[in-house]
Amino acid sequence: MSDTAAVLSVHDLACARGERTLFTGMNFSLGQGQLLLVQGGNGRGKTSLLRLLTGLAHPLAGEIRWRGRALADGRELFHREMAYLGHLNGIKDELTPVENLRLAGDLEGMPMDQATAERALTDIGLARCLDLPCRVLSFGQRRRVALAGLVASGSLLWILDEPLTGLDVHGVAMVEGLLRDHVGAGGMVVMTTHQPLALDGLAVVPLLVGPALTRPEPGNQEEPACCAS
Ligand SMILES: Nc1ncnc2c1ncn2[C@@H]1O[C@H](COP(=O)(O)OP(=O)(O)OP(=O)(O)O)[C@@H](O)[C@H]1O
Repeated sequence: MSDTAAVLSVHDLACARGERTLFTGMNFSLGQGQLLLVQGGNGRGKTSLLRLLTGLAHPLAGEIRWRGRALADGRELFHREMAYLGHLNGIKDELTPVENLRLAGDLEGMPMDQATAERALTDIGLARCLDLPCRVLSFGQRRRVALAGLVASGSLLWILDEPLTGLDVHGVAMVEGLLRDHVGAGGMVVMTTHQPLALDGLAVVPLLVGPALTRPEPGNQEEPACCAS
């Protein structure tokens, strides 16, 4: 299924961190069944953009709209339909994977029973870790717990910051499968990754983040941000 009517749209967005303006004049829109692939070198502002889209940070200028409504005015609806996986996995060390998923469900107002949580974790390759505290899991296993939570959330929009970090080849293939299933079923994804990902067949919208948005300078786009003018 693919319905490309804009659900998420960004209008003349500008972002600053500290004293530095990372980008200005950013515009894009995303509809159901589409994946926005945010690209750019280290320090260009990809994570900063994702934080703006989640509402965790505020833009220097411009507006983000969800279903035609400014994010600032419709935060509640947006948060019900969006799930974010950042650099930190957002899981609680002292709880087991099952407890983590169930707690997240409770916090989102969508309680999850034990069997559903166990199934989600088993599907993602964690059958042998269900009852261990997350603090003893490896980095990649913790990442899988967070991914299971994302899938179980049932959110329309997934915002993923480097979701492949720490995953082995099977984990990468698994994420590719999750993206295919989600986007193929009309879901939406905004994601960054420095690792190659097989996304053929999916409606991918590329977005290059950086000063090139406002000052096209061929050859300068992939320099490290700390060296950029
Ligand atoms: N809290 C902060 N205060 C000041 N500057 C910050 C802050 N957080 C990030 N920055 C700066 O903002 C710039 C963009 O950071 P960001 O994490 O968005 O980049 P990125 O494109 O995601 O990079 P990477 O590919 O390395 O993850 C960097 O130069 C970074 O040092």
